[in-house]
Amino acid sequence: MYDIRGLNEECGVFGIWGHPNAAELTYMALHSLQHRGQEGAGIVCSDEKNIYGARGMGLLPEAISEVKLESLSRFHHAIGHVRYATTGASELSNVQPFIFKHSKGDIGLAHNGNLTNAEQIRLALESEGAIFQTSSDSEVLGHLLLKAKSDNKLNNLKASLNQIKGAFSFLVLHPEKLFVARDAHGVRPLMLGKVDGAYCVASETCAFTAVGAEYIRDIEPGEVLTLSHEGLAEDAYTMNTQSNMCSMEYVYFARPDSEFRKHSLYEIRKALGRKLYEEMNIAADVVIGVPDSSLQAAKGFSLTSGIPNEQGLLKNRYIGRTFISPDQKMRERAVRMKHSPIRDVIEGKRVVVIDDSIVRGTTSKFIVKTLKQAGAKEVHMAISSPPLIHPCYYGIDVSTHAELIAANKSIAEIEAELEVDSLTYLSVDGMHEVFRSFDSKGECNACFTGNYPIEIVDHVLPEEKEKKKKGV
Ligand SMILES: O=P(O)(O)OC[C@H]1O[C@H](OP(=O)(O)OP(=O)(O)O)[C@H](O)[C@@H]1O
Ligand SMILES: NC(=O)CC[C@H](N)C(=O)O
Ligand code: SF4
Ligand SMILES: [Mg+2]
Repeated sequence: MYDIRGLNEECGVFGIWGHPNAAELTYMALHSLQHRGQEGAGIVCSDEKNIYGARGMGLLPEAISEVKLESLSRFHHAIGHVRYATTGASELSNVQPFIFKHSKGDIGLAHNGNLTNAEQIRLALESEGAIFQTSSDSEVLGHLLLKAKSDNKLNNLKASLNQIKGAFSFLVLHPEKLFVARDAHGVRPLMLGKVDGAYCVASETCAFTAVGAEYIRDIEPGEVLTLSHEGLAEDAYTMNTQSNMCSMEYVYFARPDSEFRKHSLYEIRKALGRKLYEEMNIAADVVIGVPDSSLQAAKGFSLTSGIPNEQGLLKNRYIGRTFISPDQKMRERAVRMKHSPIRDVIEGKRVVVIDDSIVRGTTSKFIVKTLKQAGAKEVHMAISSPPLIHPCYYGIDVSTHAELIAANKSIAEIEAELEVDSLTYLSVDGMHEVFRSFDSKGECNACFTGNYPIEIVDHVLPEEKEKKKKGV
Protein backbone atom coordinates (compact mmCIF):
# COMPACT_ATOMS: atom_id res chain seq x y z
CA MET A 1 0.00 0.00 0.00
CA TYR A 2 1.34 3.42 -0.84
CA ASP A 3 -0.06 6.85 -0.13
CA ILE A 4 0.15 9.13 -3.17
CA ARG A 5 -0.47 12.30 -1.23
CA GLY A 6 2.55 14.58 -1.12
CA LEU A 7 1.69 15.86 2.31
CA ASN A 8 0.04 13.87 5.01
CA GLU A 9 -2.23 15.40 7.53
CA GLU A 10 -2.12 14.60 11.17
CA CYS A 11 -4.84 13.45 13.48
CA GLY A 12 -8.11 15.06 14.39
CA VAL A 13 -9.83 15.02 17.80
CA PHE A 14 -13.33 15.80 19.07
CA GLY A 15 -14.75 15.64 22.59
CA ILE A 16 -18.11 16.44 24.16
CA TRP A 17 -19.42 16.42 27.74
CA GLY A 18 -23.06 16.11 28.78
CA HIS A 19 -25.04 15.49 25.60
CA PRO A 20 -27.61 12.69 25.15
CA ASN A 21 -26.26 11.99 21.64
CA ALA A 22 -22.57 12.28 22.55
CA ALA A 23 -21.36 9.30 20.49
CA GLU A 24 -23.44 10.16 17.41
CA LEU A 25 -22.25 13.78 17.47
CA THR A 26 -18.66 12.59 17.87
CA TYR A 27 -19.11 10.33 14.86
CA MET A 28 -20.45 13.23 12.76
CA ALA A 29 -17.63 15.51 13.93
CA LEU A 30 -14.99 12.89 13.11
CA HIS A 31 -16.48 12.60 9.64
CA SER A 32 -15.75 16.27 9.03
CA LEU A 33 -12.21 15.80 10.41
CA GLN A 34 -11.52 12.77 8.21
CA HIS A 35 -9.08 14.80 6.06
CA ARG A 36 -6.77 14.89 9.12
CA GLY A 37 -6.36 11.13 9.33
CA GLN A 38 -7.52 8.13 7.36
CA GLU A 39 -5.61 5.24 8.91
CA GLY A 40 -7.92 4.51 11.82
CA ALA A 41 -10.62 5.98 14.01
CA GLY A 42 -12.24 5.50 17.38
CA ILE A 43 -14.81 6.77 19.85
CA VAL A 44 -14.53 6.30 23.60
CA CYS A 45 -17.33 7.11 26.06
CA SER A 46 -17.94 7.43 29.79
CA ASP A 47 -20.97 6.36 31.86
CA GLU A 48 -19.43 8.18 34.84
CA LYS A 49 -18.17 4.88 36.27
CA ASN A 50 -16.15 3.29 33.48
CA ILE A 51 -14.83 4.02 30.00
CA TYR A 52 -16.01 2.08 26.93
CA GLY A 53 -15.13 2.39 23.27
CA ALA A 54 -14.90 1.23 19.68
CA ARG A 55 -11.88 1.54 17.41
CA GLY A 56 -10.92 0.26 14.00
CA MET A 57 -8.58 0.66 11.07
CA GLY A 58 -9.43 2.65 7.96
CA LEU A 59 -11.90 5.43 7.25
CA LEU A 60 -14.59 6.17 9.82
CA PRO A 61 -17.38 3.99 8.33
CA GLU A 62 -14.99 1.02 8.12
CA ALA A 63 -13.53 1.65 11.57
CA ILE A 64 -16.84 2.14 13.40
CA SER A 65 -19.80 0.17 12.09
CA GLU A 66 -23.41 1.20 12.63
CA VAL A 67 -23.74 -1.61 15.17
CA LYS A 68 -20.72 -0.41 17.14
CA LEU A 69 -21.95 3.16 17.09
CA GLU A 70 -25.39 2.02 18.24
CA SER A 71 -23.76 0.27 21.20
CA LEU A 72 -22.37 3.63 22.34
CA SER A 73 -25.62 5.56 21.98
CA ARG A 74 -26.51 5.46 25.70
CA PHE A 75 -23.49 7.55 26.77
CA HIS A 76 -23.51 11.31 27.39
CA HIS A 77 -19.77 11.93 27.34
CA ALA A 78 -17.41 11.01 24.49
CA ILE A 79 -14.08 11.65 22.80
CA GLY A 80 -13.08 10.64 19.28
CA HIS A 81 -10.00 10.47 17.11
CA VAL A 82 -9.04 10.00 13.45
CA ARG A 83 -5.44 8.88 13.00
CA TYR A 84 -2.62 9.47 10.61
CA ALA A 85 0.40 7.84 12.28
CA THR A 86 3.42 9.98 13.08
CA THR A 87 5.05 7.66 15.64
CA GLY A 88 4.29 3.95 15.81
CA ALA A 89 3.11 1.58 13.13
CA SER A 90 -0.17 1.96 11.30
CA GLU A 91 -1.93 -0.87 13.12
CA LEU A 92 -4.97 -1.37 15.33
CA SER A 93 -3.07 -1.30 18.62
CA ASN A 94 -2.03 2.31 17.90
CA VAL A 95 -5.49 3.54 16.88
CA GLN A 96 -6.90 6.04 19.40
CA PRO A 97 -8.55 6.93 21.70
CA PHE A 98 -6.67 4.57 24.00
CA ILE A 99 -8.38 3.10 27.06
CA PHE A 100 -6.30 2.54 30.21
CA LYS A 101 -8.02 0.18 32.66
CA HIS A 102 -6.85 0.79 36.22
CA SER A 103 -7.98 0.33 39.81
CA LYS A 104 -7.58 4.11 40.25
CA GLY A 105 -10.20 4.58 37.49
CA ASP A 106 -10.29 4.15 33.72
CA ILE A 107 -8.83 6.77 31.40
CA GLY A 108 -9.58 7.47 27.73
CA LEU A 109 -6.88 9.32 25.77
CA ALA A 110 -6.78 11.03 22.37
CA HIS A 111 -3.83 12.96 20.98
CA ASN A 112 -3.17 15.12 17.94
CA GLY A 113 0.49 16.01 17.49
CA ASN A 114 3.82 14.36 18.06
CA LEU A 115 5.92 14.23 21.21
CA THR A 116 9.65 14.89 20.91
CA ASN A 117 10.75 13.19 24.14
CA ALA A 118 8.37 10.22 24.22
CA GLU A 119 11.14 7.70 23.62
CA GLN A 120 13.15 9.09 26.53
CA ILE A 121 10.15 9.02 28.91
CA ARG A 122 9.17 5.55 27.74
CA LEU A 123 12.63 4.12 28.42
CA ALA A 124 12.65 5.65 31.90
CA LEU A 125 9.16 4.26 32.67
CA GLU A 126 10.04 0.83 31.30
CA SER A 127 13.13 0.71 33.48
CA GLU A 128 10.76 1.18 36.44
CA GLY A 129 8.56 -1.70 35.30
CA ALA A 130 5.94 -0.07 33.05
CA ILE A 131 4.65 -2.27 30.22
CA PHE A 132 3.60 -0.41 27.11
CA GLN A 133 0.79 -1.77 24.95
CA THR A 134 1.47 0.24 21.79
CA SER A 135 4.34 1.74 19.81
CA SER A 136 2.67 5.17 19.82
CA ASP A 137 4.27 8.23 21.44
CA SER A 138 0.87 9.22 22.88
CA GLU A 139 0.78 6.29 25.34
CA VAL A 140 3.38 7.90 27.64
CA LEU A 141 0.80 10.37 28.96
CA GLY A 142 -1.44 7.54 30.20
CA HIS A 143 1.48 5.99 32.13
CA LEU A 144 2.51 9.33 33.64
CA LEU A 145 -1.07 9.94 34.81
CA LEU A 146 -1.42 6.51 36.39
CA LYS A 147 1.96 6.77 38.07
CA ALA A 148 1.12 10.11 39.72
CA LYS A 149 0.63 9.85 43.48
CA SER A 150 -1.89 12.60 44.18
CA ASP A 151 -5.68 12.14 44.24
CA ASN A 152 -6.08 15.44 42.41
CA LYS A 153 -6.43 14.45 38.77
CA LEU A 154 -6.02 17.96 37.43
CA ASN A 155 -2.75 18.42 39.30
CA ASN A 156 -1.57 15.03 38.06
CA LEU A 157 -2.34 16.04 34.49
CA LYS A 158 -0.56 19.38 34.84
CA ALA A 159 2.52 17.73 36.35
CA SER A 160 2.55 15.08 33.58
CA LEU A 161 2.20 17.66 30.80
CA ASN A 162 5.15 19.54 32.25
CA GLN A 163 7.30 16.44 31.65
CA ILE A 164 6.26 16.11 28.02
CA LYS A 165 7.85 17.99 25.13
CA GLY A 166 6.47 18.40 21.64
CA ALA A 167 3.19 19.16 19.95
CA PHE A 168 -0.05 18.04 21.53
CA SER A 169 -3.73 18.62 21.66
CA PHE A 170 -4.78 16.05 24.27
CA LEU A 171 -8.23 14.90 25.34
CA VAL A 172 -8.19 12.94 28.60
CA LEU A 173 -11.51 11.33 29.55
CA HIS A 174 -11.99 10.27 33.16
CA PRO A 175 -15.34 8.75 34.11
CA GLU A 176 -16.45 11.97 35.84
CA LYS A 177 -14.73 14.69 33.78
CA LEU A 178 -13.02 15.49 30.51
CA PHE A 179 -9.67 17.33 30.45
CA VAL A 180 -8.55 19.16 27.33
CA ALA A 181 -4.98 20.44 26.95
CA ARG A 182 -3.03 22.28 24.27
CA ASP A 183 0.78 22.36 24.29
CA ALA A 184 2.66 25.46 25.42
CA HIS A 185 3.48 26.37 21.80
CA GLY A 186 -0.01 25.77 20.45
CA VAL A 187 1.37 23.89 17.45
CA ARG A 188 -1.84 22.03 16.60
CA PRO A 189 -5.20 23.79 16.48
CA LEU A 190 -7.81 23.17 19.21
CA MET A 191 -11.16 24.89 19.49
CA LEU A 192 -13.93 25.24 22.06
CA GLY A 193 -17.60 25.07 21.13
CA LYS A 194 -21.06 24.46 22.58
CA VAL A 195 -24.06 22.53 21.34
CA ASP A 196 -27.46 22.29 23.07
CA GLY A 197 -25.82 23.56 26.27
CA ALA A 198 -23.01 20.96 26.17
CA TYR A 199 -19.39 22.04 25.78
CA CYS A 200 -17.38 20.40 23.02
CA VAL A 201 -13.84 20.69 21.64
CA ALA A 202 -12.43 19.96 18.19
CA SER A 203 -9.26 20.19 16.13
CA GLU A 204 -11.10 22.35 13.62
CA THR A 205 -14.28 24.39 13.60
CA CYS A 206 -15.64 22.47 10.58
CA ALA A 207 -16.49 19.79 13.17
CA PHE A 208 -18.67 22.34 15.02
CA THR A 209 -20.48 23.17 11.80
CA ALA A 210 -21.08 19.44 11.25
CA VAL A 211 -22.78 19.00 14.65
CA GLY A 212 -24.50 22.38 14.77
CA ALA A 213 -22.27 23.70 17.57
CA GLU A 214 -21.44 27.33 18.21
CA TYR A 215 -17.70 28.10 17.86
CA ILE A 216 -16.77 29.88 21.10
CA ARG A 217 -13.00 30.43 20.86
CA ASP A 218 -9.58 28.93 20.20
CA ILE A 219 -7.98 27.13 23.15
CA GLU A 220 -4.75 28.95 24.06
CA PRO A 221 -1.20 27.50 24.21
CA GLY A 222 -0.61 25.92 27.63
CA GLU A 223 -4.33 25.97 28.51
CA VAL A 224 -6.08 23.09 30.31
CA LEU A 225 -9.87 22.97 30.36
CA THR A 226 -12.09 20.78 32.51
CA LEU A 227 -15.53 19.83 31.19
CA SER A 228 -17.78 18.29 33.85
CA HIS A 229 -21.19 18.60 35.48
CA GLU A 230 -19.90 21.80 37.04
CA GLY A 231 -19.58 23.28 33.54
CA LEU A 232 -16.32 24.60 32.14
CA ALA A 233 -13.23 25.34 34.25
CA GLU A 234 -10.27 27.18 32.69
CA ASP A 235 -6.70 26.67 33.85
CA ALA A 236 -3.15 26.33 32.49
CA TYR A 237 -0.39 23.76 33.03
CA THR A 238 2.33 26.35 32.37
CA MET A 239 2.71 30.10 32.10
CA ASN A 240 5.79 29.67 29.95
CA THR A 241 3.98 29.85 26.61
CA GLN A 242 4.66 31.14 23.15
CA SER A 243 2.53 30.79 20.01
CA ASN A 244 4.07 28.55 17.34
CA MET A 245 1.00 27.42 15.45
CA CYS A 246 1.92 25.21 12.49
CA SER A 247 2.20 27.30 9.30
CA MET A 248 1.22 24.30 7.18
CA GLU A 249 -2.15 24.15 8.95
CA TYR A 250 -2.87 27.57 7.42
CA VAL A 251 -1.31 26.77 4.05
CA TYR A 252 -2.70 23.31 3.42
CA PHE A 253 -3.95 21.06 6.21
CA ALA A 254 -7.02 22.62 7.76
CA ARG A 255 -10.23 22.66 5.77
CA PRO A 256 -10.96 26.02 4.08
CA ASP A 257 -14.32 26.25 5.85
CA SER A 258 -12.58 26.01 9.24
CA GLU A 259 -11.63 29.12 11.20
CA PHE A 260 -8.59 30.05 13.28
CA ARG A 261 -9.16 32.93 15.67
CA LYS A 262 -12.51 33.53 13.94
CA HIS A 263 -10.88 34.00 10.51
CA SER A 264 -11.74 31.50 7.79
CA LEU A 265 -8.93 29.52 6.21
CA TYR A 266 -10.61 30.41 2.91
CA GLU A 267 -9.78 34.11 3.42
CA ILE A 268 -6.30 33.40 4.81
CA ARG A 269 -5.41 31.28 1.76
CA LYS A 270 -6.77 33.96 -0.58
CA ALA A 271 -4.51 36.46 1.18
CA LEU A 272 -1.51 34.12 0.69
CA GLY A 273 -2.31 34.18 -3.04
CA ARG A 274 -2.55 37.99 -3.03
CA LYS A 275 0.82 38.25 -1.30
CA LEU A 276 2.36 35.80 -3.75
CA TYR A 277 1.37 38.03 -6.67
CA GLU A 278 2.75 41.13 -4.89
CA GLU A 279 6.11 39.38 -4.56
CA MET A 280 6.06 37.93 -8.09
CA ASN A 281 4.42 40.54 -10.30
CA ILE A 282 4.14 38.60 -13.56
CA ALA A 283 2.22 39.15 -16.82
CA ALA A 284 0.03 36.19 -17.87
CA ASP A 285 -3.29 35.35 -19.53
CA VAL A 286 -4.82 32.99 -16.98
CA VAL A 287 -4.24 31.83 -13.40
CA ILE A 288 -5.30 28.35 -12.32
CA GLY A 289 -5.13 26.58 -8.96
CA VAL A 290 -4.20 22.93 -8.40
CA PRO A 291 -7.45 21.52 -7.00
CA ASP A 292 -8.70 21.51 -4.34
CA SER A 293 -6.38 22.96 -1.75
CA SER A 294 -4.90 25.74 -3.93
CA LEU A 295 -8.08 27.15 -5.43
CA GLN A 296 -8.37 29.90 -2.80
CA ALA A 297 -4.76 31.07 -3.26
CA ALA A 298 -5.35 31.17 -7.04
CA LYS A 299 -8.43 33.32 -6.46
CA GLY A 300 -6.45 35.76 -4.31
CA PHE A 301 -3.66 35.89 -6.89
CA SER A 302 -6.21 36.70 -9.59
CA LEU A 303 -7.97 39.41 -7.56
CA THR A 304 -4.73 41.31 -6.95
CA SER A 305 -3.18 40.79 -10.38
CA GLY A 306 -6.32 41.19 -12.49
CA ILE A 307 -5.32 38.00 -14.37
CA PRO A 308 -8.51 35.97 -14.93
CA ASN A 309 -8.93 32.93 -12.70
CA GLU A 310 -10.24 29.84 -14.49
CA GLN A 311 -10.63 26.17 -13.67
CA GLY A 312 -7.82 24.75 -15.77
CA LEU A 313 -7.45 21.44 -13.99
CA LEU A 314 -10.06 18.94 -12.95
CA LYS A 315 -9.48 16.63 -10.02
CA ASN A 316 -10.71 13.08 -9.91
CA ARG A 317 -12.41 13.13 -6.51
CA TYR A 318 -12.19 9.42 -6.03
CA ILE A 319 -8.43 9.29 -5.83
CA GLY A 320 -7.06 10.14 -2.42
CA ARG A 321 -5.21 7.05 -1.45
CA THR A 322 -4.20 4.59 -4.11
CA PHE A 323 -3.10 1.07 -3.47
CA ILE A 324 -0.08 0.91 -5.71
CA SER A 325 3.57 0.01 -5.39
CA PRO A 326 5.73 2.79 -3.97
CA ASP A 327 8.00 3.41 -6.92
CA GLN A 328 8.25 6.76 -8.66
CA LYS A 329 6.80 5.50 -11.94
CA MET A 330 3.58 4.33 -10.30
CA ARG A 331 3.38 7.52 -8.26
CA GLU A 332 3.56 9.51 -11.50
CA ARG A 333 0.80 7.40 -13.05
CA ALA A 334 -1.36 8.01 -9.98
CA VAL A 335 -0.84 11.79 -10.21
CA ARG A 336 -1.84 11.61 -13.90
CA MET A 337 -5.08 9.92 -12.88
CA LYS A 338 -5.69 12.64 -10.30
CA HIS A 339 -5.45 15.85 -12.38
CA SER A 340 -6.75 16.41 -15.89
CA PRO A 341 -6.40 19.69 -17.90
CA ILE A 342 -9.24 21.62 -19.53
CA ARG A 343 -7.81 22.38 -23.00
CA ASP A 344 -9.98 25.42 -23.84
CA VAL A 345 -8.74 27.24 -20.74
CA ILE A 346 -5.08 26.47 -21.45
CA GLU A 347 -4.44 26.44 -25.20
CA GLY A 348 -2.28 29.31 -26.51
CA LYS A 349 -2.16 30.96 -23.06
CA ARG A 350 0.56 32.11 -20.68
CA VAL A 351 -0.56 30.13 -17.61
CA VAL A 352 0.27 30.77 -13.95
CA VAL A 353 -0.34 27.62 -11.89
CA ILE A 354 -0.73 28.05 -8.15
CA ASP A 355 -0.07 25.17 -5.77
CA ASP A 356 0.20 25.38 -1.99
CA SER A 357 3.42 23.39 -1.75
CA ILE A 358 5.96 21.24 -3.51
CA VAL A 359 7.19 18.16 -1.67
CA ARG A 360 8.83 15.70 -4.06
CA GLY A 361 7.82 17.68 -7.14
CA THR A 362 5.80 14.80 -8.59
CA THR A 363 2.57 16.82 -8.82
CA SER A 364 4.20 19.96 -10.27
CA LYS A 365 6.23 18.02 -12.80
CA PHE A 366 3.19 16.25 -14.13
CA ILE A 367 1.07 19.40 -14.16
CA VAL A 368 3.64 21.39 -16.15
CA LYS A 369 3.85 18.56 -18.66
CA THR A 370 0.11 18.11 -19.01
CA LEU A 371 -0.49 21.87 -19.40
CA LYS A 372 2.15 22.07 -22.14
CA GLN A 373 0.56 19.08 -23.86
CA ALA A 374 -2.78 20.92 -23.66
CA GLY A 375 -1.19 23.78 -25.63
CA ALA A 376 -0.01 26.25 -22.94
CA LYS A 377 2.38 28.86 -24.42
CA GLU A 378 4.15 29.38 -21.10
CA VAL A 379 3.74 27.73 -17.68
CA HIS A 380 4.78 29.59 -14.53
CA MET A 381 4.53 27.77 -11.18
CA ALA A 382 3.82 29.88 -8.12
CA ILE A 383 3.75 28.30 -4.67
CA SER A 384 1.78 29.90 -1.83
CA SER A 385 4.34 28.83 0.81
CA PRO A 386 8.16 28.85 1.04
CA PRO A 387 10.37 25.93 -0.09
CA LEU A 388 10.05 22.86 2.18
CA ILE A 389 13.59 21.94 3.15
CA HIS A 390 13.47 20.43 6.65
CA PRO A 391 11.52 17.53 8.16
CA CYS A 392 8.78 18.06 10.73
CA TYR A 393 9.00 16.52 14.21
CA TYR A 394 5.70 17.96 15.42
CA GLY A 395 3.15 15.72 13.79
CA ILE A 396 3.17 16.38 10.05
CA ASP A 397 4.56 13.87 7.64
CA VAL A 398 6.45 16.32 5.38
CA SER A 399 8.23 13.43 3.75
CA THR A 400 11.89 12.65 4.37
CA HIS A 401 14.92 14.89 3.86
CA ALA A 402 16.16 12.92 0.88
CA GLU A 403 12.79 13.18 -0.86
CA LEU A 404 12.24 16.92 -0.39
CA ILE A 405 13.12 18.39 -3.77
CA ALA A 406 13.89 21.87 -2.39
CA ALA A 407 16.24 20.42 0.25
CA ASN A 408 18.48 19.07 -2.45
CA LYS A 409 18.18 21.47 -5.39
CA SER A 410 18.34 25.22 -6.11
CA ILE A 411 15.33 27.01 -7.60
CA ALA A 412 17.06 27.01 -11.01
CA GLU A 413 17.65 23.26 -10.75
CA ILE A 414 14.02 22.64 -9.77
CA GLU A 415 12.84 24.80 -12.70
CA ALA A 416 14.97 22.67 -15.02
CA GLU A 417 13.66 19.43 -13.53
CA LEU A 418 10.04 20.52 -13.76
CA GLU A 419 10.64 21.96 -17.25
CA VAL A 420 8.72 25.04 -16.17
CA ASP A 421 9.23 28.58 -17.52
CA SER A 422 9.56 29.97 -14.01
CA LEU A 423 9.10 28.89 -10.39
CA THR A 424 8.38 31.29 -7.54
CA TYR A 425 7.78 30.53 -3.87
CA LEU A 426 6.19 32.84 -1.31
CA SER A 427 8.84 34.28 1.03
CA VAL A 428 8.94 33.30 4.71
CA ASP A 429 8.46 36.97 5.71
CA GLY A 430 5.58 37.38 3.27
CA MET A 431 3.86 34.31 4.70
CA HIS A 432 4.16 35.53 8.30
CA GLU A 433 2.96 39.00 7.29
CA VAL A 434 -0.23 37.42 5.95
CA PHE A 435 -0.75 35.39 9.15
CA ARG A 436 -0.20 38.51 11.28
CA SER A 437 -2.88 40.34 9.32
CA PHE A 438 -5.28 37.63 10.60
CA ASP A 439 -4.37 38.24 14.26
CA SER A 440 -1.85 35.43 14.51
CA LYS A 441 0.49 35.59 17.48
CA GLY A 442 3.29 33.59 15.86
CA GLU A 443 3.83 30.41 13.90
CA CYS A 444 6.25 27.52 13.59
CA ASN A 445 8.13 27.67 10.29
CA ALA A 446 10.75 24.98 11.01
CA CYS A 447 10.17 23.00 7.82
CA PHE A 448 11.03 26.15 5.84
CA THR A 449 13.80 27.58 8.03
CA GLY A 450 15.14 24.80 10.27
CA ASN A 451 14.33 26.93 13.36
CA TYR A 452 12.64 24.35 15.56
CA PRO A 453 10.74 26.12 18.37
CA ILE A 454 10.49 23.01 20.61
CA GLU A 455 13.43 20.92 21.68
CA ILE A 456 13.74 17.58 19.87
CA VAL A 457 15.01 15.16 22.49
CA ASP A 458 14.49 11.82 20.79
CA HIS A 459 15.89 12.82 17.42
CA VAL A 460 14.09 10.06 15.62
CA LEU A 461 14.57 11.03 12.00
CA PRO A 462 11.50 10.88 9.76
CA GLU A 463 13.39 8.27 7.69
CA GLU A 464 13.56 5.97 10.72
CA LYS A 465 9.93 6.65 11.60
CA GLU A 466 8.93 5.74 8.08
CA LYS A 467 10.64 2.39 8.48
CA LYS A 468 9.02 1.77 11.86
CA LYS A 469 5.65 2.73 10.44
CA LYS A 470 5.95 0.19 7.68
CA GLY A 471 7.13 -2.34 10.26
CA VAL A 472 10.58 -2.66 8.61
O1 LIG B 1 5.46 17.64 -4.74
P1 LIG B 1 4.56 16.52 -4.42
O2 LIG B 1 5.28 15.39 -3.73
O3 LIG B 1 3.77 16.04 -5.58
O4 LIG B 1 3.55 17.04 -3.31
C1 LIG B 1 2.92 18.30 -3.40
C2 LIG B 1 1.45 18.17 -3.48
O5 LIG B 1 1.01 17.48 -2.31
C3 LIG B 1 -0.12 18.15 -1.79
O6 LIG B 1 -1.28 17.73 -2.47
P2 LIG B 1 -1.83 16.24 -2.32
O7 LIG B 1 -1.69 15.57 -3.62
O8 LIG B 1 -1.20 15.60 -1.14
O9 LIG B 1 -3.33 16.37 -1.93
P3 LIG B 1 -4.50 17.44 -2.24
O10 LIG B 1 -5.31 16.82 -3.31
O11 LIG B 1 -5.22 17.53 -0.94
O12 LIG B 1 -3.91 18.77 -2.62
C4 LIG B 1 0.12 19.59 -2.13
O13 LIG B 1 -1.12 20.30 -2.19
C5 LIG B 1 0.79 19.53 -3.48
O14 LIG B 1 -0.17 19.58 -4.51
N1 LIG C 1 -0.89 12.60 13.61
C1 LIG C 1 -1.08 12.60 14.89
O1 LIG C 1 -1.43 13.59 15.53
C2 LIG C 1 -0.77 11.27 15.48
C3 LIG C 1 -0.79 11.19 16.98
C4 LIG C 1 0.26 10.21 17.46
N2 LIG C 1 1.56 10.83 17.44
C5 LIG C 1 0.25 8.93 16.61
O2 LIG C 1 1.16 8.70 15.84
O3 LIG C 1 -0.68 8.20 16.70
S1 SF4 D 1 7.81 22.03 11.04
FE1 SF4 D 1 6.37 22.77 9.44
S2 SF4 D 1 4.80 21.19 9.33
FE2 SF4 D 1 5.90 20.89 11.27
S3 SF4 D 1 4.74 22.06 12.80
FE3 SF4 D 1 6.35 23.41 12.03
S4 SF4 D 1 5.35 24.52 10.33
FE4 SF4 D 1 4.09 22.74 10.78
MG1 LIG E 1 -2.28 19.36 -3.80
